[in-house]
Amino acid sequence: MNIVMTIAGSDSGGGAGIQADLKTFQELKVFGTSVITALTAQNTLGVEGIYPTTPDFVELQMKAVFEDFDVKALKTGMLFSADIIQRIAKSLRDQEVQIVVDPVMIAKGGQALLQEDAVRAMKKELLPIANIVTPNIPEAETITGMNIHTAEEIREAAEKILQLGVDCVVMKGGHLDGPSAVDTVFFKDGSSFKMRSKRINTKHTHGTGCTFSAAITAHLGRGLSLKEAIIEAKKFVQGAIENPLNIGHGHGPTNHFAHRLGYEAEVEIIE
Ligand SMILES: Nc1ncnc2c1ncn2[C@@H]1O[C@H](COP(=O)(O)OP(=O)(O)O)[C@@H](O)[C@H]1O
Ligand SMILES: Cc1ncc(COP(=O)(O)O)c(N)n1
Repeated sequence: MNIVMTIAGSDSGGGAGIQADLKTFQELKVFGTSVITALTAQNTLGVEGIYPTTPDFVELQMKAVFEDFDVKALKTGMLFSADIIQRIAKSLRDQEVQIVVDPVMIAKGGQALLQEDAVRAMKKELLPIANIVTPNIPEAETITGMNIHTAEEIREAAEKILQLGVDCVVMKGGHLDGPSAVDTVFFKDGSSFKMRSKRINTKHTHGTGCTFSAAITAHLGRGLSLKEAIIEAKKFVQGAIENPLNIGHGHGPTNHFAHRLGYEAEVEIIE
């Protein structure tokens, strides 16, 4: 059994964070372990409160899992503070594990899930040891200090992020306009490719980023290459968005069961 880990915040509403990650891991047939950085009181309408864990307790959770399990790949999501990020980076120093960083900053309802001074720690401590980072456009703007609107600006921002030491940047296009949802993937060797899928006109996109990065992690844990894992993850999240559950009164969760029911989403790869 391939074992993976999520280091993230809990979403009591079940659509994002640790809960979305573990559901994705289960659907993709890997064994999921979890390290919780913060509890959120949250539903599809927004975040009502945040109760962070201490850096010591984050470290202890990681130690407990690493002592007992051979974790092949892990993802990080909501990390909340610079102190927690520093402790995670320290705990990962001696581990042989593939690392996916989803640089979660702001919930869809507008609440901050990462303190402002933590972005520096993410750039300095975490991205240099990561294999893949998956920013949406606003996150890429915060990391690089750029305004990003055009394809050329997406490429420039990705190059800046690659310079921080990560092997691969997935610039997610969920926040752009147009009939397609296009994510562009850049590698440190200079190669890149685009993944294009139909943009679904829906408000039910709570947890799309969490689900996407968890699916990449699951596929890395199963032994796929970075590129294959990213493409398979895009198909998984597309299927989960195309088959909404229509639950909750706000931005509802995506549907992880679509994959179990054999739904095959279409994703075009443009080299
Ligand atoms: N309305 C949509 N239709 C199809 N794909 C989408 C839609 N919104 C987001 N995606 C896809 O979901 C994934 C997560 O992207 P995004 O929503 O930008 O992340 P985040 O949740 O971090 O803001 C990406 O692969 C993106 O292209
Ligand atoms: C605990 C937690 N983690 C992450 C997100 C971001 O969700 P999204 O994937 O929709 O950007 C969230 N709302 N809550």
